[in-house]
Amino acid sequence: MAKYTPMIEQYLKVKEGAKDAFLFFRLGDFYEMFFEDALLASKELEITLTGREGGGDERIPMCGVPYHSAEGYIQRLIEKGYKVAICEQLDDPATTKGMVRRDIVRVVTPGTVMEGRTLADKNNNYLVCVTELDGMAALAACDLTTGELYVTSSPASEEGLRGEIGIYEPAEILGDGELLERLRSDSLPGGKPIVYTPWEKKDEEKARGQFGEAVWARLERERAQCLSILISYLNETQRRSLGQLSHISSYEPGNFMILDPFTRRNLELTETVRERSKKGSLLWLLDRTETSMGARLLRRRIDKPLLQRHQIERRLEAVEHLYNQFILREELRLALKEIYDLERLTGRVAYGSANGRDLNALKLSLAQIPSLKELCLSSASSTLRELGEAIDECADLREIIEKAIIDDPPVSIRDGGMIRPGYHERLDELREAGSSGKRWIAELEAKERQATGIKSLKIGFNKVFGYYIEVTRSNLSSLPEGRYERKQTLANAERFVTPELKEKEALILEAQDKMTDLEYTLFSELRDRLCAQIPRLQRLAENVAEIDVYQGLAAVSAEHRFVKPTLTDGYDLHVEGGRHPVVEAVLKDASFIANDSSLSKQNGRILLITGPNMAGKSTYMRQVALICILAQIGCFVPADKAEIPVIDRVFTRIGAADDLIGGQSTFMVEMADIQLMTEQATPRSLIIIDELGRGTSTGEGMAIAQAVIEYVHDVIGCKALVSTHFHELAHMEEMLEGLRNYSMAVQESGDKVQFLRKLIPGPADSSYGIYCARLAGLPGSIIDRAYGLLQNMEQMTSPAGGIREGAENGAGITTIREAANTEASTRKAAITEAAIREAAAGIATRRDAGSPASSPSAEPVGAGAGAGRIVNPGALAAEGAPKAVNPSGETDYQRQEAAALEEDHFSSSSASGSDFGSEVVQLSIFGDEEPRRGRKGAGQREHSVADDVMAAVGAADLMNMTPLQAMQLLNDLKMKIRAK
Ligand SMILES: Nc1ncnc2c1ncn2[C@@H]1O[C@H](COP(=O)(O)OP(=O)(O)OP(=O)(O)O)[C@@H](O)[C@H]1O
Repeated sequence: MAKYTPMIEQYLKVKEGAKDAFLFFRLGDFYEMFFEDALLASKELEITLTGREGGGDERIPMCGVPYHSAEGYIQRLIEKGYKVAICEQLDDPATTKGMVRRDIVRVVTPGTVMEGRTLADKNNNYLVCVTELDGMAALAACDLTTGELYVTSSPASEEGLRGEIGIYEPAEILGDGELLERLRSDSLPGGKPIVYTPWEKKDEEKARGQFGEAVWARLERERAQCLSILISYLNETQRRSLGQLSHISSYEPGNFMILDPFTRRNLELTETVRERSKKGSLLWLLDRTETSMGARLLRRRIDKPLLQRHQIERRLEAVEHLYNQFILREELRLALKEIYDLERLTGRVAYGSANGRDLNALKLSLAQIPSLKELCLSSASSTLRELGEAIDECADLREIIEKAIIDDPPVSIRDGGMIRPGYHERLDELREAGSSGKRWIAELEAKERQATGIKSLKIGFNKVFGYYIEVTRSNLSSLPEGRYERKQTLANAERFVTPELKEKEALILEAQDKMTDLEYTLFSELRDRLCAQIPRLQRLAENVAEIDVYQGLAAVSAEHRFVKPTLTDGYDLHVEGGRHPVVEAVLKDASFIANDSSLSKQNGRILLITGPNMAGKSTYMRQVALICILAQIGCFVPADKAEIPVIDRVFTRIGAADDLIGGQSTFMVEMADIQLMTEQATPRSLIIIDELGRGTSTGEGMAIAQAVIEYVHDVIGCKALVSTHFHELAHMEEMLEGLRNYSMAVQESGDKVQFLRKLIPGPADSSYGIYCARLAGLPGSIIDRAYGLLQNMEQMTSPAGGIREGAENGAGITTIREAANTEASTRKAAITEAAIREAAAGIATRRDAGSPASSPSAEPVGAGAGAGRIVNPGALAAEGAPKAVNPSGETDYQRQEAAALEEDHFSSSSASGSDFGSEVVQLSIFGDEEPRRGRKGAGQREHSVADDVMAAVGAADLMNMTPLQAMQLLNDLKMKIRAK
């Protein structure tokens, strides 16, 4: 066993207490890391790895960062999901004999950072703790930077816990290792990396002390336990007062509309599905707040719409008033604009990291409060008046800051220069002594110049040598002998001191030291006084945030012509002229088509929506959900008129490709979602399912779709919007009295198709999938081939009526399975086979896409051909390059879609074209990326590979293939071609 030096022994002992963190071990002006920490840190931070002798057999790996720039390095490690334990010297090395004591003063973790880039102004940084106790799951979420602390509990359910965690989007989760493992195994949607910290230690005594006996006694057992664990972790990592955590917000999950993580994502409430950016989300549209705490509150409200009508109406009352009062709204906005982030400032005061500038920001913010209060008090809104009355101006706190701190203090609080003259008598005396000393020095300089006759003689100061008299080399001879003691030699000058200068210097420096010490003490005292008032400041911040949210929602509502919804306790939902708020805002030319929605016991509570790809089905269904959510957060809604019953939960099942990231198949994710829905939906819920059953074979998909719709109708009894490509399901209207068929209107004129985006009663009869594929820019030869195949297949298959008959007879899956030869699968198969052949053949021979001779089976099917429904615009328009769309021949719709798809101008799924559209775009990209080299020789081989693949796949499977599966197949094909 190696015997290390005492210093390394000390390091190892301290490191024992921070095994899962980098240990920043303070040695003089550096934080050093040793052993494995050094090896990893040098890589992660790209700093030089060195080594030192430490008494062991080998040199010890070492690397370090200067202490004054450590913050940036710590941030970088935190951003990468690491923790950093900071070990300081506890004794002053200058006065300590032997080795100084060292210990960890703080552990920085992703959930407990107080400074730095990871803290976006408008976002919270939550640390969440989860527990399970006697069948109850509890969750506590805390943001140390703002002092928010929430706690809740409910009967244990992983789904519920996951949903609640999703709302906070925590940076770090604490809890029992086994529980964390269970939560971790299914990835949460949300993109942000989460650090899981197994932690089971409780510190009930500390927690009790933190919140007070009275509050503690009222907490449910499982919530108290959860908080004890959280507080124990915070104490262990922060090792200082947690003054900002003064108030516990304990809530029941049942008080809010439940939105599971997938639903929040699908509806793009706070970020878009594809880019995970705020831009393009509902939050992005609604956020007109002026303060950071207002922005954070808005986000919390979007994540937790209310269920109590009176609370919703209280919010709507304020929004309505401000909606109508433009001038009041502007005045509030101007006052709010000047208010800094009160919550984070308060957090820094509590944490002890606030400097003079922070206190001034607090002072300037407080200066706005009287006018804000007055505006609220004098308004006609009862909600605003209530808020105005609740506002504590904290004028006393503003005054004490004003008296103590100068207007432009330095960043550091250690170097003095921040306390106002007149604030403290002793400080004024010391300052006087300091400045009279400096005057004396100035006089001495004049005196010495006169005495020596050296005009260039000057008195200067530096930190190492203190005050000195400087004489240039050429003048040295004029300096009298004796009194001048040489101190430093420079290239061109000599520096001297005299006994009287030394004496004065001691006095000046002493005064200076005393002054900075006293300023620091006075500043700390002031900070402590403010610290004692933190709950007042936090309440004020809450009030300000709420006012800010109301003015913001009123501003958006007015600008986008939203109307006040009528909330009811009934069942029926009626919306006239409803719009999707984000898609509408993004369409610059005000071309959004409004649609009504009526979901009622009388006239149908399930809408089965069919219609072509790109027709606007998803947009419409999302819009209904968003209108309900907007109403229940207390915002006006994008409609001409809206009557909304309070919805307890929105379930959505939308989209496919993204879920693959979670490691599960699309179909499995869909089924898991549906399972959750069947288990938890109530008659007051709203269910939205986009393309139900699309991830499996057509027959089975359709069977599942029908069974699920029947279950929603017969057992759950809630309102639902279901879109499907299985037009055959339309027959259900005759079986289920609460179901109505609707479709998205399409106008065919000659060879063109125009999507009218209008919801009309009755089922649709075509999907125009190949037409959309052409719009997306798939090579013309694929399109022609697809139309040809489709025509052949349609001639081979019987009309859909036969299937309808089978299902109506109750023949079940066996009969429905026969429906595999339906229009939907026929279309997919046509596109798939054509794409496969094109992928292989195109590489080699890449024919002119528009040439009719290029493919014998690519004969276009004109309007009215086949069943009379399929239009092949390619036959007339697609000449030349595969992606070219004849501009002069385009309809408005075509131009718009083609532009949207080609530019991919907006990443949000609700705004960038349909799901099917994006899949087809991927196919077209695949076609483009193939190499053009050596076409001919390779062509022979590729053709045969394509044939092999086609043979292996078989016609039956091709029927059932989704575009995604087709993509995979194409990729396999590509690999094989490369391998050959
Ligand atoms: N009411 C509307 N008014 C104007 N444009 C709309 C409207 N609804 C949808 N759109 C536009 O149409 C595009 C496609 O809409 P959406 O994704 O809802 O179609 P879809 O029928 O669900 O298609 P798919 O079945 O292929 O997924 C949207 O991105 C949007 O730009």
